[in-house]
Amino acid sequence: MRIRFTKMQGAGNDFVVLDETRGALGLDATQYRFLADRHFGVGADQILSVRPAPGEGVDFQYVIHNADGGEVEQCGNGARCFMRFVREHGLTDKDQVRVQTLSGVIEPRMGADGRVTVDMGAPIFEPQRVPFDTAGLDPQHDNGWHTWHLTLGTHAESAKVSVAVLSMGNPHAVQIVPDVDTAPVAKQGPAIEHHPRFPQRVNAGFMQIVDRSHVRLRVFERGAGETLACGTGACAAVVAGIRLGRLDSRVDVQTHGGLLTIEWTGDGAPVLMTGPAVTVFEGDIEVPDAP
Ligand SMILES: N[C@H](CCC[C@H](N)C(=O)O)C(=O)O
Repeated sequence: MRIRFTKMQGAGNDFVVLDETRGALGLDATQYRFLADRHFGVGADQILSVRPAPGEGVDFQYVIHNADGGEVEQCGNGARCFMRFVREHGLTDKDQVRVQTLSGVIEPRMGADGRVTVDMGAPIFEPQRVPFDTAGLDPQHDNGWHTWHLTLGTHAESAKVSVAVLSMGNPHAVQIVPDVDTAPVAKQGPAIEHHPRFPQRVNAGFMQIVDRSHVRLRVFERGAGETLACGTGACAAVVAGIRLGRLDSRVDVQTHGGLLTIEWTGDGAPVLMTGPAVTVFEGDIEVPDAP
């Protein structure tokens, strides 16, 4: 099947975007993996599908698949690219749209400077909704919130890390580290992603706090590995830092791929994320038929 696609990136987190507003392509996990493959396909961290509104009160549906082919609930950098895509492809003339995702409705808005701001909804803290299995774990109280000690690896060489756990619709485990450049992302990332206490796996964040309004962040993403930026990861890291009393309500997040700005005024409030969204190229590709 030959399909048309648009390659986009938001702070270096890159996407294949598919316009399915005139009919679903009916792709399966194997075909999503093919599109994401950086040698045999187009190459991307995630595949984003733009689909018609499933009902009243929203403008579009937004379906996200990781590079491993699995469908996920949310993608922040992708939401900004979604906004640019629907504008550039004439699918809307609005500056702000309501978009239905697996985890609720988000609202991206085009900024005058070309950056996009997204209302990502309110964070979720109840462990069972992340989901995170806390059986037998004692929360480590920290400035009015808490973190959790996870043991990684086998007895031979186990490491204990302290993570803040929350959901932005998708699951996140955030560590505060002294220096992101020396953080053991490649080693601890997979161990956290696949930790048995996360039945849906988890995105592993490594945050260095520079001051109360500036952080550096690396994220080993569920289903994609370390990416140059992770939008929901930036939201989760800033919310964790604010809840732990370490950050103010507006934070610049420096990632390897670029700068994101996150704002959160506290429990119950939505998280606002602002950052770039860039169209790289358009193309079409022959996708092997599903077996
Ligand atoms: N890997 C994530 C999905 C993409 C999130 C990230 N690309 C973002 O910008 O939020 C997950 O499995 O939950």
